Amino acid sequence: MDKWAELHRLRGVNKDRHILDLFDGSRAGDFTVEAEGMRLDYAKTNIDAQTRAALVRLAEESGVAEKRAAMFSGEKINDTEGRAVLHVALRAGEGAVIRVDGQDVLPDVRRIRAACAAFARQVREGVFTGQGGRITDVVNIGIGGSDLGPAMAYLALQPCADGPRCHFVSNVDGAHVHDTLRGLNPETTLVIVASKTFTTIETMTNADTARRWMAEKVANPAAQFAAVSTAGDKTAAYGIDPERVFGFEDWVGGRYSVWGPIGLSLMIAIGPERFDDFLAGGRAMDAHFMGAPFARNMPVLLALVGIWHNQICGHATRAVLPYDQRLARLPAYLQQLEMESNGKRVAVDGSDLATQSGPVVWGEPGTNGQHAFYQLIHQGTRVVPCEFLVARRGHEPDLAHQHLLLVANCLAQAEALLRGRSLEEARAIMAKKGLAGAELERQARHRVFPGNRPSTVLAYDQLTPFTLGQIIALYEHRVFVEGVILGINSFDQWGVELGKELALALQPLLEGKAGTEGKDGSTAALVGFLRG
Ligand SMILES: O=P(O)(O)OC[C@H]1O[C@H](O)[C@H](O)[C@@H](O)[C@@H]1O
Repeated sequence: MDKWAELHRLRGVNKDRHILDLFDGSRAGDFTVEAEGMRLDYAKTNIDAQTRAALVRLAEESGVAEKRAAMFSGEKINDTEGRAVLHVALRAGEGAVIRVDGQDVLPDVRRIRAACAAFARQVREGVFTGQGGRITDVVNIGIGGSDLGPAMAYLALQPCADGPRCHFVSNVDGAHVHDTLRGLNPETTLVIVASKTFTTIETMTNADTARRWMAEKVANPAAQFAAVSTAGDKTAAYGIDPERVFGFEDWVGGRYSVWGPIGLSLMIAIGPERFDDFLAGGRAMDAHFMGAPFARNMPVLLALVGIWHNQICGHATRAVLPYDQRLARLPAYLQQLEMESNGKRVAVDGSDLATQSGPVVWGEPGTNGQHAFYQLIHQGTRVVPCEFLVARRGHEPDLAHQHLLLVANCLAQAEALLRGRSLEEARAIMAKKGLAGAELERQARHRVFPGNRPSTVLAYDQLTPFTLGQIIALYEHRVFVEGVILGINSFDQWGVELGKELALALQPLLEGKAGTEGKDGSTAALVGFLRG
């Protein structure tokens, strides 16, 4: 039988009921799951015990447990590229053994982590210096997974960022590198070129620009460059001293790579000990993911809630709304993690996907979003499932009253989405304002909130390195589970290739070195307009 059939049936039967009516005495507890101090509340969704059971069955029938075991044991589950998927190895604990092609990969992981930690300490303690003295600034040049992870985490962990300042340059737009370097002193800046492949044109172009910038002031610019890559031959050809090259293996996907050497800038900023706490948070989530039964398993449940909303209810987008300003880059990070992983129309076996692919993910921190796009979330015609994140405590004890306001706003938004405001309530408000008759009716309709809109809340004590590790690993595993259920390979990204090829081919046209024959009329005309 079609594994989706029961869920579609349940959706049909329960479509019009109100989520609020599902609340009996025990729902809040029953639809909340905890893992190491982190709490996921999915009670404000239209999922009841029967639907949850059907969703759990879907995960079981899709082989989530088997695929999970295969991933953690180093099998080559990325089968369009013939690679294992082992970002979990980057945070594995002492004593763990994970084999790829019969070889334990962890000794190398530990060795490189120790090398990164030693270098990070040298930079932080002023043992490694620039040609003008102690390193004051670190510029990480990378894009996609070689940028978003460390950039997001650096902002998230500002309260413990006591090393040199970090900056992140990604865009090939010269404005990015120009505006970043403008305020920096080349004699005290360390540049980290972060690229898994060391061929990405944006990164290599920006690295060249940074090298020229440094060469203007510094006798030996290469001495202030480090590299993070899987391609040791290419980093050597680029002239970076192997002592400052930190390698990793191709079984770490770019968007899963912040746990290893790609996190070097973060490690320099917060120190290796706190970086270890970050890894420990990820490891704690791994243990939970491996051990908890599906019905109490946070990543599995988050994935199932996502499947329910997207593939079953047809809500094509999901808003990620951190009530935590330092998670401002989390939505962008998750856009890569989720959309590059699960935005695919072909199943593992090459057939067309039987359902929609993963959702469009977007968002901004609260409360800012409330004053911008929440209008659509509350009163638009489309339902946008919302994912709130919020901490019990901030890092500014003297501003606790602001944190309280933040939390109140977060809970209020989830409550407003759930409850809404009925036409009767809106009429009463208008009547109080002195309106009557047709005008009261007209004005009241604008003030109705349909409610019955689903949301989840991920709550934690405080945004620490450990918590951030938990959050990222939670989302990684969520994406994994969704991918298994959808039947796709979450670990390749062929969809980014065509644009790269065409961009290369368009360069000579823009330089006027080649004609636009063979191009469609629109592209040819735009080349004509944009040619310098
Ligand atoms: O780290 P790199 O090899 O430079 O790759 C950087 C990024 O670009 C690619 O095009 C992929 O879409 C991303 O998954 C990757 O993270």
